[in-house]
Amino acid sequence: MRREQAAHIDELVRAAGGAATRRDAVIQDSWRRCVSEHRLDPEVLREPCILTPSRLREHQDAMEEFTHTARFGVETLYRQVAGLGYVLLLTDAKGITVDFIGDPTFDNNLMRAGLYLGADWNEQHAGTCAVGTCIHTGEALVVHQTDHFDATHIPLTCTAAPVYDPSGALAAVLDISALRSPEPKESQFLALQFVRGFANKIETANLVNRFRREWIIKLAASPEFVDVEPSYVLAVDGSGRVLGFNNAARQLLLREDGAEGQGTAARSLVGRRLGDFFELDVNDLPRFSHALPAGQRLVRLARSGTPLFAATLAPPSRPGRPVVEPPAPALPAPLAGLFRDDPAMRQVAMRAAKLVNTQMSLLISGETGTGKEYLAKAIHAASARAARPFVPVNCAALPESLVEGELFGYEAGAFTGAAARGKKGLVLEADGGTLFLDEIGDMPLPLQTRLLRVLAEREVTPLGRSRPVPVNIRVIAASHRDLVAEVKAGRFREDLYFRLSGAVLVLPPLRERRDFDWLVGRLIAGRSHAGGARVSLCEEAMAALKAHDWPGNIRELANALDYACAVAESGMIGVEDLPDRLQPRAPARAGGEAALARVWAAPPGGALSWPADRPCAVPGPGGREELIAALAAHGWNVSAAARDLGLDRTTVHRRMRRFGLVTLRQGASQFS
Ligand SMILES: Nc1ncnc2c1ncn2[C@@H]1O[C@H](COP(=O)(O)OP(=O)(O)OP(=O)(O)O)[C@@H](O)[C@H]1O
Repeated sequence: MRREQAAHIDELVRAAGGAATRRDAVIQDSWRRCVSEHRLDPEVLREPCILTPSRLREHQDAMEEFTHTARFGVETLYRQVAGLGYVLLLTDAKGITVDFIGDPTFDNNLMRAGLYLGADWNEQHAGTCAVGTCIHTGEALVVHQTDHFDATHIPLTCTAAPVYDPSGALAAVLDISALRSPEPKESQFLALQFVRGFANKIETANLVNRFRREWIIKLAASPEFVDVEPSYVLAVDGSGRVLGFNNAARQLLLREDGAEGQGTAARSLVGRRLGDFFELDVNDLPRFSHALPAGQRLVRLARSGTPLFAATLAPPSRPGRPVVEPPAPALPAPLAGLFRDDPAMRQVAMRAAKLVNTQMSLLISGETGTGKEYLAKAIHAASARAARPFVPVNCAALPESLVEGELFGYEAGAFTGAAARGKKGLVLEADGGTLFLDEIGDMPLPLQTRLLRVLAEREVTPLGRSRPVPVNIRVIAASHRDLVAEVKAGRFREDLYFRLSGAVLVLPPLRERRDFDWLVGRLIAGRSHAGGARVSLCEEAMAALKAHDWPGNIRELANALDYACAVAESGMIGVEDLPDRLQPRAPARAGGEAALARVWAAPPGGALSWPADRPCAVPGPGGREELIAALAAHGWNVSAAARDLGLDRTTVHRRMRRFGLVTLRQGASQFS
């Protein structure tokens, strides 16, 4: 144990014994709580407590809408303090870090110090600390170096401010922390003002977002500031009842109500009449629009008569009347065009619609061919970035040696073989638009680190260039792999996973979609048969499509329809026009299939075998089930099966080896 830690523990033990200290009262109170209520032993040095990814996700999901609203404020604050060595944490009301921005170069040190996603900063575990003590007191504060209770935390300086929800309950804590800082605590007082200011802004953004269909009243003591930086903000319904407020407005209303300092009384403010607090009626509100000079928008508090200046935002429809909530917000056309009556797709589209214009990175998961890139394009098309580029990058297809230059660009002559004029790189190509990182799970680890830095700092340093270039991109990543499993296996950086998965959209497999008929109709409408005429599908063919499992999902369906349109002799696709693997099996074959099914369950003497525990490494057409079906349908003739699957023979042989499938002539012959 270091000398400073021993001296710190000494001070804690003396304070616990009742000795006077020169600490601020809030710190002394917290030390007392740590010993007498949380039963923390000052002599024990604790490791930071970091939640598992699945528990963290539960906390993040519960905060999703809030984090989304807060994100701009969080990023702006980080940009202002990053150069001074601070990292930024947003925790929920329990002290769990649900959002984090820091310099990934110092990841290990930050993680060791608990300045990391998923870290639990509740005072009960972590002792006196900015987040935990802020949760306890409900006030902004600085916990500087040896103010911390636990001796492991004494190098840190942490400044936190509470963010309240519109009903006055604690919603989150905003914190900036640094691993090193000057010794005087006063060095952090400006940081305190900063964090407090951004916490207020986030609180107001959350209030206005939550009640955007109601009256919003902004108030300030000065007419010059009421439109730009109001101190008090409240939401009121069309009948003049208070719906919510920011924390400053809550304090103001409590003072007017004579209930100041009674924390729980805040809840009883909701539902009270505007006239209880102000010399104001709901019918007066349209008068306070900013069309009138601010100096003429005077409002008095009802009890004290204190003058304030007001600015009101009317609800979107008929000002002054009670607002009827519309049934559900209309989806932007590109998202509405993805589905018809499928509940899972509706949920994905509704969620995506809320996120189109945020900075939050999105992760789209789903089996191969379910339309991940198609969805990413729809999100881009529905966003304010639609006029800027959508740049898709297939991380699995880029050769490892080229990927860095392709993604981040390089200067002329940066390395042997570099293009004479240098290269901009795909990240910068996407500036102002959307970068779509497909198969992100296949990105090599060193590149994951570079990508993480681009996402955290929103700037790129092309190879051979010393200065970073700022970049404004929306990142959407996709993977058909289970990224959480990849993280656990150490193949994918956990912090990158968290940064990419601001929101996760999961696409349903085609076999589960309830709008299958519509999708077939839509795909057919975009195709014509060989003679150029429009095509349709007979009932039997539709039944055959429905009977199929579609491991390759929409891509496989689109390919099957391409084939059918090409071979159909008239404008009507019959069942015989479908690829062989979709043909309903003839009765004689059905017996063969039953026999095959029995063999699958218990391979006879090695005629056919594939270990049940061997994962299907290649999904989609040509995946294990599909391969077996095609081989069986062609009497285990590899060339015919390959033709049917649209693969070459070598690929089929390779996949058979991979799945442990062996054909022996005599084994295959029993199914022909
Ligand atoms: N809603 C849709 N309507 C029409 N076509 C679609 C739809 N969704 C996907 N498709 C088509 O299905 C095919 C596969 O889509 P996409 O490439 O987006 O899938 P993916 O999930 O990204 O595939 P992979 O996992 O292999 O990268 C494409 O040809 C696309 O045009």
